[in-house]
Amino acid sequence: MSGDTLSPLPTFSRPGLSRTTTTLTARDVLLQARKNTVLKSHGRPPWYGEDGHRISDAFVIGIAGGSASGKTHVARRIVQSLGSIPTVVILSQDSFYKQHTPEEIELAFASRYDFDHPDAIDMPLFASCLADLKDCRQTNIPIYSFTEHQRLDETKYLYGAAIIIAEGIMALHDPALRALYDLKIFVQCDSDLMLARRIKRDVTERGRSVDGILEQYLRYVKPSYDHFVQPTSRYANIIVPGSDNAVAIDIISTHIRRQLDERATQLRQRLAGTGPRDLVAHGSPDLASQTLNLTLLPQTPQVKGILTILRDAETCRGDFIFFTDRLATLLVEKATELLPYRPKSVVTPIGVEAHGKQVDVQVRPLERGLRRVINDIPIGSMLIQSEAASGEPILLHLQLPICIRQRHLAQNTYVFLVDAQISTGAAAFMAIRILLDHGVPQDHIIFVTFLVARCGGISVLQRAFPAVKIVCGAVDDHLREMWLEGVDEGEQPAEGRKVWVVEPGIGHIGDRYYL
Ligand SMILES: Nc1ncnc2c1ncn2[C@@H]1O[C@H](COP(=O)(O)OP(=O)(O)O)[C@@H](O)[C@H]1O
Ligand SMILES: Nc1ccn([C@@H]2O[C@H](COP(=O)(O)O)[C@@H](O)[C@H]2O)c(=O)n1
Repeated sequence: MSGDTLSPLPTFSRPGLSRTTTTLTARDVLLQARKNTVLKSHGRPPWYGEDGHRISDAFVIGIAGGSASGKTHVARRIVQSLGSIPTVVILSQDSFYKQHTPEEIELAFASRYDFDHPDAIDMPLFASCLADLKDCRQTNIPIYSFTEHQRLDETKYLYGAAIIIAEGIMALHDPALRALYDLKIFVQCDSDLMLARRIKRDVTERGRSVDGILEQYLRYVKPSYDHFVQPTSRYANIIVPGSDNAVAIDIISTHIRRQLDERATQLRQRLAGTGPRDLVAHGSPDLASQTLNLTLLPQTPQVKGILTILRDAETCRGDFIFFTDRLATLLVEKATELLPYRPKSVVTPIGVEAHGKQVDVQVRPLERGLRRVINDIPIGSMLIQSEAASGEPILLHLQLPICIRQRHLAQNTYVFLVDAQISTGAAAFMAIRILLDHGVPQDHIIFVTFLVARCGGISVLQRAFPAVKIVCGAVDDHLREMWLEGVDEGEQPAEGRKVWVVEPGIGHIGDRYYL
């Protein structure tokens, strides 16, 4: 296998721009990330503590009210007014209409099917998808078509929301759903206004006729509202008017913001401060001997030679790329040694049986470059950056292979998680947590990285996730806290922030490789 064909491991080593990803190819992604050094993020801050366990659920809001009362409108306005606060998902009860039979669909087209009875909705599925999201697990929700009156074959993958807004006429009806909400809202709207809005909307957006709308309304919608929907307003914490509701939305957003502030973890600060104390306590300078699952690439003269070239600030870009690729190949090869192998016998061209080994896994690595070492493997990417104000790692982008998204993981599925370096360990921590949230077992995760900081968050990382294996090219002694000058989107100097860099380190590997 030739070293120069392998792409580098993820390479954003820019202080405070910790990036765990697998795509890494696009120079413009890097440029964009540089531009956004001061990040005003909509991403997800940590939802777990130093022990790796979840410490905060997503904040869940339930919004009920009559059809066309303005539930979606209220939900969207809340999202807007939260501004730069983390990811918010709006989950509509409509997604959970049950599968209809052809006869039911025929009735629906004749406005003779009751979509307004609680039994029309798959409440257990609604509650279980919401519970997964609240517990920070991934979920796949059905997609519903109002024009076809049917649930479609595709589903929508959702993961990583810090705030979830569940809205629907029956959102407060089911006790299992109500138990999941942190805040319950009922949108109270005049019936005439709701009917007028519904006619307008259903004609323009749902392809309905006025006659059909009125028939359905009188037969099902209005009676259901009186019987099932309106009575659930008694469960609400807040009643929001169906129009002129800007003040109510403002009050709700302030409440949510305060709740999120109380849940902030300060994880990076704590990880950066834990390493040195731990190492003193262990009393050994040898990180690999302290951490059961850390494999340091044998420091052969060849490896030392490559590292020296990479550390040298004078190394030209061409050499940097060439030797980064070589080191990446060696690391991936080393990592594949950690996979289970089983005996395999083959017959040679001269008819003799030879006994050997065969890798006994499905490998699901997260790095494009790995494909050149192990072909035919699905690849995903994660973008985890430090938030400007807090320095906290923020999940900004997640693109996982379908087998992970859908939790279709065979027992022998392994995931290679790759990043340029582990300094405070905060980004690595989040990346591992994400895989665990998708059901990947700890001992099936192999983290491959060029560089680990001895005094960084590595020991916390290993304590939280002891079965995760780490393969690295070098262990550096120090983690230096330094002040990074910010640059905002208009390239103007902006407020700076503290970051941690590995010393002696390799510098900003991404910049040196791509720019
Ligand atoms: N506060 C409001 N002011 C003006 N129009 C509104 C307001 N709330 C909702 N609408 C309009 O009413 C219609 C139905 O609102 P929507 O939020 O979709 O209702 P629901 O989700 O309760 O069925 C939409 O066309 C929307 O633009
Ligand atoms: N195939 C369907 C399914 C549902 N409806 C109506 O939608 C209403 C709920 O959605 P809102 O956005 O208005 O809350 C409900 O009243 C059903 O009558 C439909 O018309 N066709």
